[in-house]
Amino acid sequence: MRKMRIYEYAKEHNATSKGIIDKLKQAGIEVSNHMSVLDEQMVKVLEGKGSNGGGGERANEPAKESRPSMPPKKKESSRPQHQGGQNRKGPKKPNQSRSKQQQRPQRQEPPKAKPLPEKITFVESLTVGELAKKLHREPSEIIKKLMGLGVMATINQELDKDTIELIGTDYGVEVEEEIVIDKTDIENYVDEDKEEDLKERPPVVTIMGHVDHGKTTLLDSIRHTKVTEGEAGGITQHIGAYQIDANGKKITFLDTPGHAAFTTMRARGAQVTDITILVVAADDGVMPQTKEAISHAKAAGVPIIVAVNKIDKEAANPDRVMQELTEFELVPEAWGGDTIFVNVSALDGTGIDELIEMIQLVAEVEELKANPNKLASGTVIEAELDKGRGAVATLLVQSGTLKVGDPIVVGATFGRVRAMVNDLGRRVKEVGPSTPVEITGLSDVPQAGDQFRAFADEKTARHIGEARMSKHREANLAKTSRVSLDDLFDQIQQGDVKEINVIIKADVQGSVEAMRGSLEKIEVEGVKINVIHTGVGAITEYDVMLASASNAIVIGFNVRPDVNAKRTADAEKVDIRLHRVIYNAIDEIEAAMKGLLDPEFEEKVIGQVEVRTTFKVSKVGTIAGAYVTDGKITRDSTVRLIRDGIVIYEGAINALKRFKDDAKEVSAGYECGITLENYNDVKEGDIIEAYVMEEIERK
Ligand SMILES: Nc1nc2c(ncn2[C@@H]2O[C@H](COP(=O)(O)OP(=O)(O)OP(=O)(O)O)[C@@H](O)[C@H]2O)c(=O)[nH]1
Repeated sequence: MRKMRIYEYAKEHNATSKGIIDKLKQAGIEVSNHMSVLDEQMVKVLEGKGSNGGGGERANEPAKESRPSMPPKKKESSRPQHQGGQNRKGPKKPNQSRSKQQQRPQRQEPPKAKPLPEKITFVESLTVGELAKKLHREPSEIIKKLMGLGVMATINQELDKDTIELIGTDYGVEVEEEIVIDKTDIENYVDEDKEEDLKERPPVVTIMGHVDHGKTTLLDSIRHTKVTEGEAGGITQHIGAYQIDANGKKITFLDTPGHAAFTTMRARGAQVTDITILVVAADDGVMPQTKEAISHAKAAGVPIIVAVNKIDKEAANPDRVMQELTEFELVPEAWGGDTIFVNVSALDGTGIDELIEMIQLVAEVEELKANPNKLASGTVIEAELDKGRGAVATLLVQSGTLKVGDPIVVGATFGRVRAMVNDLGRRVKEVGPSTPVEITGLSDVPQAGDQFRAFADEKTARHIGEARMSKHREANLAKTSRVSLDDLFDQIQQGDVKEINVIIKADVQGSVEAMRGSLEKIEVEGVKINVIHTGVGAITEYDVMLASASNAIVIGFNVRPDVNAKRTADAEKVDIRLHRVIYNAIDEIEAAMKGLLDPEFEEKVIGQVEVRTTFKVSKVGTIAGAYVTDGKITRDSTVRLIRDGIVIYEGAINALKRFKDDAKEVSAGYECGITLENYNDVKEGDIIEAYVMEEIERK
């Protein structure tokens, strides 16, 4: 636009300078005098495109014509640029009489919104406000679009990738997610190994199969036959994995049987298994979980060895198993396929040696290698919080060597390896690739499937660990507040609410704040209140829709829902709580929160047992020959081993027997045989106290 002063404009438009100045003033634009230069915004206002103007000078325009108004802020910011040497007067109050000058009728054009960008980029997510800015659109427009998609969002709510893309597509704008190199990603610290640094490593084997087909028995059988000579009789620990020594080579077994372990790991991006043993009972054949196991192993691209188990049984029919498995492309070599089948009896040990040989054969073909001469990295197999030792994690070292004292980052936690215990319960100083080891010294409990990595110095480990921790926390928070099409549906569907979303409407802002303050203070363990929206005035349909979409309760304080809101609330089954006393509102929510809490448990001692004698049985461990002196002991009770008044061990029962048979429970006055899980050091005279955890009724 060519620079034009007010008097020039006036002349050109057959008007007086004063008329023009007045007109601008009415639109909230202050100019000093007729020498002021008009900018684009001002010209728009004068042409009736940029202001609601009002006043008599528009009387000649069609009344129904409505022009979008510029927000007052913009008018403020579009003050004229004064010329040097001109008087710089402060803004005057618009007290002059209005100009009665008529504008000539002009062609009205709708205001042009800023053109859309061709492409927008984002990192991880954007709030509605940020997205609006990037698209050069008003946030309200974006909110409306989201509503059309069934998403209720406020300006500050974060949108996930899918939603951002959806909105982008709607505007015909290309959307690209920027991937930022993540300094907290420990994968980025893993360097490539040179071929000559790679050494052979033991295979890591997972056993999968249908319920009761003998996974646990097979794991035990392999372990007992092949635990290194001399180690037998030692206290074996359950650490989630163990190693055997066979033909001078090691094999690592993950002894958390079942698919859960396998899938949890895979879901978390961890690939730990090199070989899968598919156990199929010869007397039962292919069952649903057999098929599942095959799918899991195939999806992970892990070779399968089939162990046809229970061949000692009369009803055993290994040929049928082979036949059935051909359907899943598991064809034995004898039939022209390439799948290894081994007939075994986990119970009497038949075929176990051959199975082990086959595992070693497959491992050889796979050429499993790792570099032992570097800082360790790998995966968490199991982790828990131990009362005495703090966070305890079983790690599978997959590369490098882990040493006591190593600074380490594990999942979203970190620490220094304080002590390491192997699967035989022995303390070790360092472990190499494919070795499972239980460590202590972490600041928090990681999750199975988490990756770990040792660092040369503690500062780096701490730095990365802390960054990962806060990232993890943020991710958890974002999970609860992020609006996404999927989440929304889930939220509405799922009943297990661990936080209560609340919308507060009140008569005055003061009450809103008071309510919010009190509600956010309520502390009931594990459940928090999340105030997602507040406002002054009646409860509207929007409030109800928002509540419905976010699974929220609407609290009205001295306000009522309007007709539409009431109707919608009925239809959407949204809970609206109306109160006149703040205290009552708080009380009600607190009660609801208590009802929402997970049940609380307390310990109930159910019986006492006296150990009268002990037997050591090689494959079983120490059996306590005991007598129930009080109450009863049940198979699923938890027990406490007390010696001279001191609790020596607390844990689960491995087996409870009456004579040779498994017993569900044994009552006072009867004898029984007991073995404890992971504990063999039972002595004559020990007292075993049995207890169960019972849910407490809340008032
Ligand atoms: N006769 C015979 N019985 C076996 C054999 N292997 C396992 N069993 C029995 O089969 C039953 C189930 O064995 P488990 O090892 O518990 O089976 P699992 O697959 O681990 O079962 P889940 O852990 O429940 O999935 C037990 O009673 C075992 O004693 C075998 O080779 N021969």
